[in-house]
Amino acid sequence: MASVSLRRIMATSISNSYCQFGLKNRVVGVPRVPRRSFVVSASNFANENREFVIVGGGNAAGYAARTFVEHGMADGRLCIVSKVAFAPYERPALTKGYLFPLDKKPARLPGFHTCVGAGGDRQDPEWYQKHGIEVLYKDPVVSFDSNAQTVVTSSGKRIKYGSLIISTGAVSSRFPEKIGGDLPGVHYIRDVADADSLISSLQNAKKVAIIGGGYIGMEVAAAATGWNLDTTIIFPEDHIMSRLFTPSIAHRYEELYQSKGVNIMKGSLIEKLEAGTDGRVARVLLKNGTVVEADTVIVGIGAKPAVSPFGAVGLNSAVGGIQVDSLFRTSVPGIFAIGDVAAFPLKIYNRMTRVEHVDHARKSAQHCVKTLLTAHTEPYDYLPYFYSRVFEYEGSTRKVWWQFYGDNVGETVEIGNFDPKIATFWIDSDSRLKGVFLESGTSEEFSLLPQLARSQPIVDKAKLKSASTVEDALEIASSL
Ligand SMILES: Cc1cc2nc3c(=O)[nH]c(=O)nc-3n(C[C@H](O)[C@H](O)[C@H](O)COP(=O)(O)OP(=O)(O)OC[C@H]3O[C@@H](n4cnc5c(N)ncnc54)[C@H](O)[C@@H]3O)c2cc1C
Ligand SMILES: NC(=O)c1ccc[n+]([C@@H]2O[C@H](COP(=O)([O-])OP(=O)(O)OC[C@H]3O[C@@H](n4cnc5c(N)ncnc54)[C@H](O)[C@@H]3O)[C@@H](O)[C@H]2O)c1
Ligand SMILES: O=C1O[C@H]([C@@H](O)CO)C(O)=C1O
Repeated sequence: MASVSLRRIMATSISNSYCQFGLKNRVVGVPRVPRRSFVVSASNFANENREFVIVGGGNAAGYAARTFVEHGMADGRLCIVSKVAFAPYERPALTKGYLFPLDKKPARLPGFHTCVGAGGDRQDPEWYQKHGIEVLYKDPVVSFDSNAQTVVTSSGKRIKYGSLIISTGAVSSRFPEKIGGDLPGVHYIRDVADADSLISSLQNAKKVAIIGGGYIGMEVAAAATGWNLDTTIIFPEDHIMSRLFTPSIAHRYEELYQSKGVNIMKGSLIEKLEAGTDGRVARVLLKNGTVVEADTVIVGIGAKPAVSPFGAVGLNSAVGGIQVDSLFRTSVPGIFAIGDVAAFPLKIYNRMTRVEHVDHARKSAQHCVKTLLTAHTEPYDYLPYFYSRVFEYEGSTRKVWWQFYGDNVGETVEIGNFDPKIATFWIDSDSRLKGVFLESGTSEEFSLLPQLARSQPIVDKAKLKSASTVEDALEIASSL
């Protein structure tokens, strides 16, 4: 008897609250919830209704929330289901300002909540409250039913959504336990808890080994020099940052790292991480028999899209992640995916891709929410943009910052001697400029890069090569 009347209450509440907006990209006839959502408290029938649910409270979620607010559609309608204890923050800070030595004013929350990285408001937990956005902290989604339009959280909350945005990001790739991947003193770095754990190791560290020569490897190795630690970076390729840098660019950075005291071990594969008598990691054994002593190991060997428990909405087998169209719609109406987890059409180069960088996390979130809330149907037309900054800590003798826009395909022309500038242009077989990299540019020079990579001018290689300075080269490329 009790459950029948509850069912009736639910049905009435839902039909009275159907969305009135009739917007293009939303599921029609989904429950709209009054400002403070109701809860039907019978244990086996405890759906809570939310009009919009974002799963994952990371970088993209922060920008999505801001876009909901900008459209006046957050208050009482939006719920963010987050695995972590913090409001969304700018993840790039974790391997930059967060790792400054403790006496050099390291970045800490609430300093870098989104959207400060793109010049927006600092959205601390009070910001979400003020805008009527519910954030469920430390309560990850553990299961999902697309027919019933529900997600269930680890605490047992069953939330029925109108529209669902999956922004679960990625997780660090790990070494298996059997080769020592979980030993105390072995660190992966994806979130604040990881960074705090690393800092507690760095405080007592003497010898640090960093495995992986990509973004994390380069940024953490630079940070370790700020802590004056004996630092070795180990990677399998024949140069650092091999997925983007040319051998020549890499050579300049490798020399800089070596000048700061970093040992570089290239072409090296890991056999195992071994513990000392205290059970903490003590050494890294390489497949070629070399032993690297280390009391702290940081592993940066890539990331994997966090698709679970949403695999059923459709994955992309080539690039991984959840497949979406140019409006971030998955194959299931009313379900969207953004940020690192989304496999989307990269219109400019006519291919599917996933991008694990913050600029895309921000832009995909904004584009998706705008599409969801308005009649906007312009396809996402993303221009890949990657950057890094290292040796930024106070007292560093050489701060380094680079940006890259476009596609690193074709032949390259390099101008400059890294003293401090260098520019590299990627030019395809039709003489089109496809990608451009700049180290130590001014903000005006950096602002030319997206224009060049977007417009893909036909380049006179001989003329470009004749440029005597980076400034000249950028001027020549921009005048084409
Ligand atoms: C250390 C580090 C430094 C970086 N630095 C740069 C940089 O300098 N420049 C750059 O361009 N990019 C950088 N990146 C990449 C950039 O941070 C990511 O591209 C960006 O964070 C992606 O945003 P996202 O929201 O898709 O994922 P995330 O920011 O990872 O957020 C996803 C969130 O979802 C949560 N989650 C996962 N599963 C669930 C679930 N089932 N239920 C609830 N919550 C869940 C996760 O815990 C996480 O909080 C860096 C990444 C890392 C790890
Ligand atoms: N500035 C930035 O954009 C920035 C900074 C930090 C992190 N991130 C993001 O964080 C994520 C993780 O970064 P990352 O540096 O770990 O990934 P990455 O892909 O940049 O680099 C991975 C490195 O690990 C090496 N590697 C892979 N498998 C290995 C193995 N089994 N043993 C030894 N080495 C191996 C690769 O060869 C490469 O050198 C990525 O999504 C990245 O985009 C970005
Ligand atoms: O995009 C970024 O955001 C953070 C920081 O600017 C936030 O304060 C950071 O270090 C970036 O590279």
